[in-house]
Order: sequence, then C-alpha cells, then structure tokens
Amino acid sequence: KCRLIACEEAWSIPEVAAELKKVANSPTQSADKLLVKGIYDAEVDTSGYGKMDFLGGLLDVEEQRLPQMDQYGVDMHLLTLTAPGVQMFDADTATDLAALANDRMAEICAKYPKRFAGLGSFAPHSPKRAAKEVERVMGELKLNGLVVNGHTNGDYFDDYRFWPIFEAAEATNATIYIHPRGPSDTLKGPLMDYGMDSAMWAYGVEVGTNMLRMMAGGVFDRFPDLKICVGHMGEMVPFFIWRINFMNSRSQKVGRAPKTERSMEEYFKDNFVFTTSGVEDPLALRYAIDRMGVENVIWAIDYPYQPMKPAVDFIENFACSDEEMHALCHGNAERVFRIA
Ligand SMILES: COc1cc(C(=O)O)cc(C(=O)O)c1
Ligand SMILES: [Mn+2]
Repeated sequence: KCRLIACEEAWSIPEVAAELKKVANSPTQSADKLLVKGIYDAEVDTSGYGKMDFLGGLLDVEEQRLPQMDQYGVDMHLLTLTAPGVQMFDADTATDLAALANDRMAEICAKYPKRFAGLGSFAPHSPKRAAKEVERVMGELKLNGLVVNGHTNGDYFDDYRFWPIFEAAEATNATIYIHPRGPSDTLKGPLMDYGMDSAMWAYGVEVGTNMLRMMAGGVFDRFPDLKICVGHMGEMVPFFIWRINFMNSRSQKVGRAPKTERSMEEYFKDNFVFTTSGVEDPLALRYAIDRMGVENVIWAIDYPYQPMKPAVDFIENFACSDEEMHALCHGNAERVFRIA
C-alpha cells in the first residue's frame, strides 16, 4: 500500500466565504463572479449562476473530509485556500484574510501533522506585504509552500511588480502553486459561454497563459531557483511543449520575443512540477510522465470539486512501475512540499 498524499485539496474559512458572498453581490464584472455566486451566495435563487454545493466541503475538515480520507486510504491532504483566494478583495482586506487563513491552516496541520499539510496564501496586489507573509508562512507557521490563483487584477507574473514575492519564495525555498481562477477581463472575451469560463476550458487557458508569460518573459533567468507547481496535468502545456518551444525559439531569432538564457522546454522541466488534479485520464498521465519525467508529476484529487474515491481508484489502478507509483503518490510531494 502506497502512502497517498493528495496535493491540490481545496479548503476555506467562514470569514473568506463571507467576504466572497459580498463580492457575489457587488457590481464586479470579474469572470469569477459566476463561480463565486454559485458557491457563496447559494441560498438565494442563483438561476443563471449555476448553484454548486461545494461550500460545506470547503469549510469542513473533520466531519466529512477526514472520514473519507480514512475510508479511501488517503494519508494526507495538502490544503490550499480555494480559488480565487483573497484576490478579489481590496489589498488591505486581502492581506488580513490571507494571514488569518494561514493561521487557521497552521492550526489544522499542527493538530493533524500526519494528515494535513498546507500551502499559505498572500495578497499579490500588495507585493511587499505578500513577501513578508511568504516569510511568515515558511518560517513561523512552518507550512509547506504557497498558493496563488492566476492573474491579479489582470496582471500576470512576468510583471516585475511581483518580484518581491519571488525573491521571498526563492529565499525560503518555497514552491508557489499557481492554481486557476476565471479568466482576466482582457482574456475572458469568448470564454464566458457554455460553461467555458470554468474548469472546462478558461481555467487552463488562464494558468497556461501565466506560465508562458513567465517562461517567455525571462522570469526564470532572474529567479533560476524559483519553483512553480501547477495542476490539471500541467494545464495543457506538456502536450503542447514541442510547439511552444519551436515557435518561441523562432520568435526569439526574428526578434518577436525577448532573448532568454534557456529554452521554454528547459524552463518547464527545470522550474515547474505539476499535479494530476481533475484529469483522471491514464493516457494523459502516461504521456506526461514519459514526456516530462515522473519526478515532475504529483498526484492530487482537487477535493471537493472532484470526488475523492474516483481519484484514488484512478491512481491505484494506473499501470506503472513501483518506482513511478511511489513518486506519483508521495515521493515527489515529500520533496517538493517538504512533507516528512
Ligand atoms: C475554485 O473553484 C473551482 C471549481 C471547480 C469546478 O469543478 O467547478 C474546479 C476547480 C479546480 O479545478 O481547481 C476550482
Ligand atoms: Mn483546484
């Protein structure tokens, strides 16, 4: 029996849920509003917003989550403050609520050190205070890394204003998990129909765009030791990496893209790891392992958005060697997120 550490497990606290409920009823045009209204303002008629009953599962640790982990043999959840985190709030409220959520998360991990680890949050729109929170998360709180959800007010991580956060993450050897959220106002265009604004499509486009902007924008030349984790089998990038590499190299040659010290493929292999969250497809997993190396692939459930049992069955039935199984199920997570 392999130790099972699930590494994109969503969670929240009542104070963040209450603030998101206010956002749900605010005039914001953010693409996240559909999801936020459906989850955090669910008791009112949300026709047209698609009521989705995830709130109970997000707030819960001991009533449903832990018993299900026991039932299905999941040793640990690596907890993350669920998207869009604190990023829809003003910078002061976001800074305060990130710190509160991090304190609560640290309490859970201290109470159940064999069952929960966690990624701390921060307010990217207050980069200097965010950098301080990174140091507190990795120092005093002894959490296992950081999580952030896609763009912040439409800005992506090739923007130098986020550098203090990357400096603090590099200095504390902390991996930053870039989790999806709805597409930014400039990206959302034709993505808002047919449910495409969600995890169906726009989430992958949103994170994939952020990743490519970081790689092609030279972020990993400036921060060579910065480690990023993404979910959902690498947000389509592993499948497309040959073409991304070829076309960016050509653009650099003809001056359409800035010169970088290394290639897109090298940055993706050296500076990224990714989880299987929400992609329970054995063929996609085999491709990802063979293409990117098993040391870069980490199992995850994406609870409560994905049910726990199917994700456990998926990985336990996956055809692979013992070494690969141990790497996928716990070895890589122990290394990347410093889990004992
Ligand atoms: C933050 O809300 C989420 C919703 C869903 C969904 O299944 O609708 C998926 C994810 C996710 O893929 O992480 C996140
Ligand atoms: Mn998720």
